[in-house]
Amino acid sequence: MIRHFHRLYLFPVLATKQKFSSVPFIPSTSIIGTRWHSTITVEQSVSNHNSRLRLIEDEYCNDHSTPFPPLIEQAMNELALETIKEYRNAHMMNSKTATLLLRQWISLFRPARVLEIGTFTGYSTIAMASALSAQRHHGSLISLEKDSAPLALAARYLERAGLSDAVTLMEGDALESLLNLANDKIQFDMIFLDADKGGYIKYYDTILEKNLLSDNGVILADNVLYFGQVHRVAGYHEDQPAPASKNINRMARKVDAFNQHVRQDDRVQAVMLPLFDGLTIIKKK
Ligand SMILES: C[S@@+](CC[C@H](N)C(=O)[O-])C[C@H]1O[C@@H](n2cnc3c(N)ncnc32)[C@H](O)[C@@H]1O
Repeated sequence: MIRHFHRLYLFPVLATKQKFSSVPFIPSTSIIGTRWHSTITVEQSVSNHNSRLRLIEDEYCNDHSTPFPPLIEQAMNELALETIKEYRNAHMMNSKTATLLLRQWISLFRPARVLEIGTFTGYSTIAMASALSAQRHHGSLISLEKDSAPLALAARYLERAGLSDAVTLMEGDALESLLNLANDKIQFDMIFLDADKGGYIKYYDTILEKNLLSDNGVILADNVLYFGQVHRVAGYHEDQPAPASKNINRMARKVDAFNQHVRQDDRVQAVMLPLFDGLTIIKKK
């Protein structure tokens, strides 16, 4: 039987380079002094953005954290600009502070194998790949994404940042990719879960049931407070509740179901933190 599921973007991405060599280079000077960050898109799309996502605090945290090396910083800034220009849902990009946390995590715990579920245009992929490449024994990163267009953008910027060797981009449905990785008996020391929120439970269960997480490995699940609406749909009282759209509430209920699922799971120990849009750190017991 012919199984055609993923196209593997194995690096170096020669084909991608040829295909996208005509994309104009955005000079870094165009971003100096400008708040280009993906949170701009969040500001535009969520009425209660500021109090919920604490954008100003996030900016302050970012300004008081060690930046990425200049080449990486420049690539990430330019990627963010291009993503905002090309994608209406550019707010899906991680916050800069959260990517700095991913880097810090890799520097501290030195995972050999990292998996990202949800590449989008590769903002957090570049951050993690740069940290993996900085280790003496370079770790590797596999990133899963169903859409080819943002994946091609990610490939181009990874190459520009000199990080292509550290990353394998897999195009296809994440669940299918997970099952294939499990068939290949691959285990990960760190899994960054950042794809469709409605799929979190099935990805999480597949990771645990198919033994994709190493014994001391960690799952970092992003957006677990989804625009500050998850505790609201879960019925937690607030003095000044901020209304959100039907769609955000619907997603928030799915995220709440995932959060409850993890909380009730005896196999793991978890802590949820209000970092930007919420992050749960999960390890096996
Ligand atoms: C929140 S974005 C990822 C953001 C990215 N980590 C970053 O920091 O820029 C979620 C991504 O998951 C992808 N996605 C959604 N459903 C998927 C699926 N079933 N399989 C693979 N990828 C999926 C979306 O296309 C989207 O690009």
